[in-house]
Amino acid sequence: MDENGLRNNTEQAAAIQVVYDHVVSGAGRQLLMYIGGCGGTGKSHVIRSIVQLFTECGIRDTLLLSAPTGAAAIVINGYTIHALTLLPQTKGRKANAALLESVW
Ligand SMILES: Nc1ncnc2c1ncn2[C@@H]1O[C@H](COP(=O)(O)OP(=O)(O)OP(=O)(O)O)[C@@H](O)[C@H]1O
Repeated sequence: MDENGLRNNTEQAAAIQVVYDHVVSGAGRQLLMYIGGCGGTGKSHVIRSIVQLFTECGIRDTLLLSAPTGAAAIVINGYTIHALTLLPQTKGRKANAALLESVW
C-alpha cells in the first residue's frame, strides 16, 4: 500500500482494505463492490493495487479483470466484459453456455 501511495488517499486505502479483509477472511464468496469516481481520480490505480495484492498473496490466477470498453480494458491489462463473458459478437447468435460454464 505504501509503495503505491494509497495511504495518502483515504478513499483508495479504504477500498484496498475492504478487498484485503475479504481475501484474508477466506470467505470464498464473491465480493461485490463499487468504486466510482471522475476521470483521473485513481480507479485504475486501485485496480492495479488489487492485482498487486493478489499477486503477493499468490492468488493472481483467481482474479479476472474486465472493463466495458477496449480502451478501458487496456488500461487495466484486462478484457472487455464482452470477451470475458464469451458473449457472441454477432446479433442473433446464442451465447455458448457450456463453454462459459467450463471457463467460469
Ligand atoms: N494514490 C496515488 N498515488 C500516486 N499516484 C496516483 C494515486 N492514485 C492515482 N494516481 C495517479 O493518478 C493518475 C490517474 O489515476 P487513474 O488512471 O488510476 O485514474 P482513473 O480514475 O482510473 O481515470 P480514468 O477514469 O480516466 O481511467 C495516474 O497517473 C495514477 O498513477
